[in-house]
Amino acid sequence: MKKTIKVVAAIIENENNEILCALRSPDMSIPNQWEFPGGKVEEGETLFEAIEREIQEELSCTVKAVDEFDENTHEYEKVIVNLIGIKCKLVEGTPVAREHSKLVYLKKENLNSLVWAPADVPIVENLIKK
Ligand SMILES: Nc1nc2c([nH]c(=O)n2[C@H]2C[C@H](O)[C@@H](COP(=O)(O)OP(=O)(O)OP(=O)(O)O)O2)c(=O)[nH]1
Repeated sequence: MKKTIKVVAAIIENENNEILCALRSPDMSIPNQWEFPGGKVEEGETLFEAIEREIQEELSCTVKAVDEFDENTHEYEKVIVNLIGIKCKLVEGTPVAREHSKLVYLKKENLNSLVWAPADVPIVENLIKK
């Protein structure tokens, strides 16, 4: 049976109302597709603790989790991902792409111009609508 993993993803908006988008690198799973930075929730962690830890590790900056925005479950070839998008506020530092190929801030109406990881698509659609 396929494993289901719980993954948290940060929706970080800057002062120009743009959203931070991250390009998965060629050597990550789901390579060369865009996502919200984040990762797997570890045992014993809350969703908010997990996203704050992942962003520190991945982007070398500090965010505060504010609100659970939306979630979506997607069945990939090898794994089922339960993705939870969490609105976060940048409180210290500037995001640095330590693992991703690229980071960009995009206006909500332009988010559709990227090729998103399949699990993200409904969450992105929802963000564009709101
Ligand atoms: N962080 C993140 N992961 C996502 C998103 N959408 C999506 O399908 N995923 C998938 C990719 C991975 O299979 C999993 C996240 O795990 P992870 O980011 O901790 O990845 P990892 O390095 O531990 O896993 P892997 O690349 O070694 O397989 O969720 C998203 O928006 N953000």
